[in-house]
Amino acid sequence: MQLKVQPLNIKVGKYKVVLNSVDAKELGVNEGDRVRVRDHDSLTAIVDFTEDMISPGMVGLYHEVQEKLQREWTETVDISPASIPKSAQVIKKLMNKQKLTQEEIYLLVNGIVDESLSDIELSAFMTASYINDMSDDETEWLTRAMIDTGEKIEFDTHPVMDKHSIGGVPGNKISLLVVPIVAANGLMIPKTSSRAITGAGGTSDLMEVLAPVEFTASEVRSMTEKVGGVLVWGGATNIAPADDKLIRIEYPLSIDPHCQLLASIMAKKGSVGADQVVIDIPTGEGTKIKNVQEGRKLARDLINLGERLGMNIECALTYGSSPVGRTVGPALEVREALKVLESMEGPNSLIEKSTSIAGMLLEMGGVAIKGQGRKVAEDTLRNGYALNKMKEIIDIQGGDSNVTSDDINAGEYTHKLTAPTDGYLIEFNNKRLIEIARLAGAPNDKGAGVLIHKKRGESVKKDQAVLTIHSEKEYKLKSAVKSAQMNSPIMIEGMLLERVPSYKEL
Ligand SMILES: O=P(O)(O)OC[C@H]1O[C@H](OP(=O)(O)O)[C@H](O)[C@@H]1O
Ligand SMILES: Nc1ccnc(=O)[nH]1
Repeated sequence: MQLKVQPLNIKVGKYKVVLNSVDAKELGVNEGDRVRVRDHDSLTAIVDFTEDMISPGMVGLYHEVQEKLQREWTETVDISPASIPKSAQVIKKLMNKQKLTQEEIYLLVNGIVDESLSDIELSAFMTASYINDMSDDETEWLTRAMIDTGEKIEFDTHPVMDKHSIGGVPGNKISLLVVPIVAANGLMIPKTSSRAITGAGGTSDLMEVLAPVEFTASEVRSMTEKVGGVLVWGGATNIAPADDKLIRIEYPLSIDPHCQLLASIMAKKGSVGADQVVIDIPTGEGTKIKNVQEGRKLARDLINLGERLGMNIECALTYGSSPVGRTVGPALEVREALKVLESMEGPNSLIEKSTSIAGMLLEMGGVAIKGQGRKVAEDTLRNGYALNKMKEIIDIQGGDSNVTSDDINAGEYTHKLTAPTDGYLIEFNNKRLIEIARLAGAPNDKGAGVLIHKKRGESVKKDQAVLTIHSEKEYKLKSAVKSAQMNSPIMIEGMLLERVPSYKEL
């Protein structure tokens, strides 16, 4: 069917076209089906429907389609129904609990990278992975396919160190300390991170407060060779490009299926040619890993996958039931991390965790003797070498290296949550804290987040502030406060947990 083109100059991140429902009916396609769009060139696009935005006889071409076809809008294009791609059929297989072959997994990952799968199909892939985990072989193929469909960095010198957290604990800003500590000791650490997945600020969201985080793979390589370390967003590079497209689906579902987590982390590490990697596994109530047994199992899976890919992995099971440090949300977390770099002033949980993990890397990289890594890491913080290295990293990434913790401003709209009674703080619900920070605007509004005055086990007096919510926008603060009041993240010892009414009252 020949249809007149109406350009829609909107980027939707996919090949998509809009049809009037009359033409769609005539073509026999429904919303989410695919059509072949033929001009001088041709491509397969996903169909959106409309009753009134596009008139009968016309087809709306979103930016990506126009760009691929490189056409002028006065012309017509030929539209015909197309079958679903093989990659979508692979997702069906996974949904049906059937094992996938290596070839099928490569087909699927290619489909993710070239944008031929719809968000509905990607979300089915994510849900199927959540319910039916992949085998070790399938997970290895998924990881390899994610590495092979992107650019790889090969450094001339080794070892290449790396660090990653599986996430899940609020306030986990430790990469901002670990990377400069490791680099200040002469090791290379090209750290790529994702943005927030289940949290209120991933390392890339945090680093972006200080400097740009979007670089090409060759820039990552040359910056690392110059200063020893970087803190960049994996999604901006062409390193494992499938990863960020999947994280985009995970974020609204707030899930991180086991096989996806393994592949997402290990593909990023494999693509930068890491030799020695420490993976932080926050463990405990309200995290991705409920208990130590589960944590050990995940650690074995990560170590095993690392071995298959030629990387030496060590894992650190870390305490995750309570936030790391006293801040959640980009600007607040950066301020806290910079303060530790500047003066070693800051919460124990943050300093201990950062120096322990940096220490493991220093030992694995051969610059600290066994058992001394943590001490060397602490010295690197104390003598200011880590701060200087962080300034070099900020500078090479194009930020202002004169920045100090006092320059970092949290959102100006604030609300204090106070203790309803005297007692000890016994409950800090990680998930509720993240939800409140997200409602306040984190991670996109850098100043949004939660400042924690009192942590688990600390005593509080009635009406004393326990948390301060920060937001950049008044209306976002309001919705965060409303949510916190309806379902408080705070529980004080002795408080009534819940009143369950009798049938008479229902
Ligand atoms: O949002 P949730 O799921 O908590 O965690 C995601 C964060 O965990 C990892 O941290 P790092 O890059 O190793 O510091 C990721 O890269 C990302 O920054
Ligand atoms: N799934 C993931 C968890 C944590 N970090 C990642 O990069 N990916």
